[in-house]
Amino acid sequence: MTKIAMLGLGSMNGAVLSGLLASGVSAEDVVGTSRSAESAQQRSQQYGVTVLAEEHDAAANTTAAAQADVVFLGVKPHQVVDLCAEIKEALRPHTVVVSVAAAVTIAMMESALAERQPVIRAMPNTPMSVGAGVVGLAASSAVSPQQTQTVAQLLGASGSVHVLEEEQIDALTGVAGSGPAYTFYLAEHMAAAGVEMGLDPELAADLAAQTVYGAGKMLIENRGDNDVAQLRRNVTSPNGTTQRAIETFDAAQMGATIRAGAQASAARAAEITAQLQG
Ligand SMILES: NC(=O)C1=CN([C@@H]2O[C@H](COP(=O)(O)OP(=O)(O)OC[C@H]3O[C@@H](n4cnc5c(N)ncnc54)[C@H](OP(=O)(O)O)[C@@H]3O)[C@@H](O)[C@H]2O)C=CC1
Ligand SMILES: O=C(O)[C@@H]1CCC=N1
Repeated sequence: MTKIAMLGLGSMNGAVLSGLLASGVSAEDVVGTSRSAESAQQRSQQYGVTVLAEEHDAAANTTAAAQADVVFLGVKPHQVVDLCAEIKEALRPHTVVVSVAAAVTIAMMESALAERQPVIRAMPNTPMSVGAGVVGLAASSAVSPQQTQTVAQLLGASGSVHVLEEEQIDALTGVAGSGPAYTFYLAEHMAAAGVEMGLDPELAADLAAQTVYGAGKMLIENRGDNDVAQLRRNVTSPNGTTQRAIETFDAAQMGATIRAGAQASAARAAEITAQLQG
């Protein structure tokens, strides 16, 4: 069985772990770490895995990493290189280091790890936690096809896996890594509109959530026959209610704004990379 370490068990690594456990990975094969003891206890209860807290045990990350075949780094981007340096000596040569951090390049990680340590730069999204995620992977030259397949298989149980050139990861971040937030933002405003029109807040939130879920399900299930624009047109009766809504969105240039937002996310990733490179 593949032994897994999750170093930094917050929103993103937590979502990855939920997916791994749901896909049949045994909790006994996973050790997590967090900074604070409080968070370690909470996450341990939540997932049923051992979680070591750096606050209580300075060797938490190295202990977890030493036992692992795959190490997921789930700390903030500015912490990743230091974490690589911290675990460098504990890693075995075959252990694959998988970072989920935005903006941290393979080269940055390699600079703090042993020569030829296999490194994968991943960009998942939080719907991994419900088995409906997206993850992009870019592998260093030290990663064997078998190791890429192992990581892709681990993550593939929680979403669709796309092996890309590293140069494409920022674009994937702009569309899919940050993407769930755009959809939640849409749902927030749909629900708020319902409340403004007199609906009970709970009902409005349910209507927005179920509508986003149903539309997403149609996008996945009907995409072969209809492109997205056709699915939209199917809702839009000539001179009906939806047409008026879409005209309102177009007048506010919402399409261009959404594209600008996704591009701003990708540009921010590149900006953080430049900042980290000093
Ligand atoms: N959130 C998202 O949707 C996505 C996030 N990412 C990437 O995931 C990474 C983590 O983000 P996110 O999960 O949102 O952040 P969180 O703040 O939710 O999680 C960070 C985790 O790191 C832990 N931590 C901090 N310092 C250490 C340390 N020295 N050793 C071990 N653990 C430590 C924290 O512990 P404690 O709780 O005790 O402070 C916490 O569990 C980022 O690099 C981000 O770019 C990528 C794709 C999507
Ligand atoms: O907002 C962020 O920086 C992270 C990366 C992608 C999603 N969340």
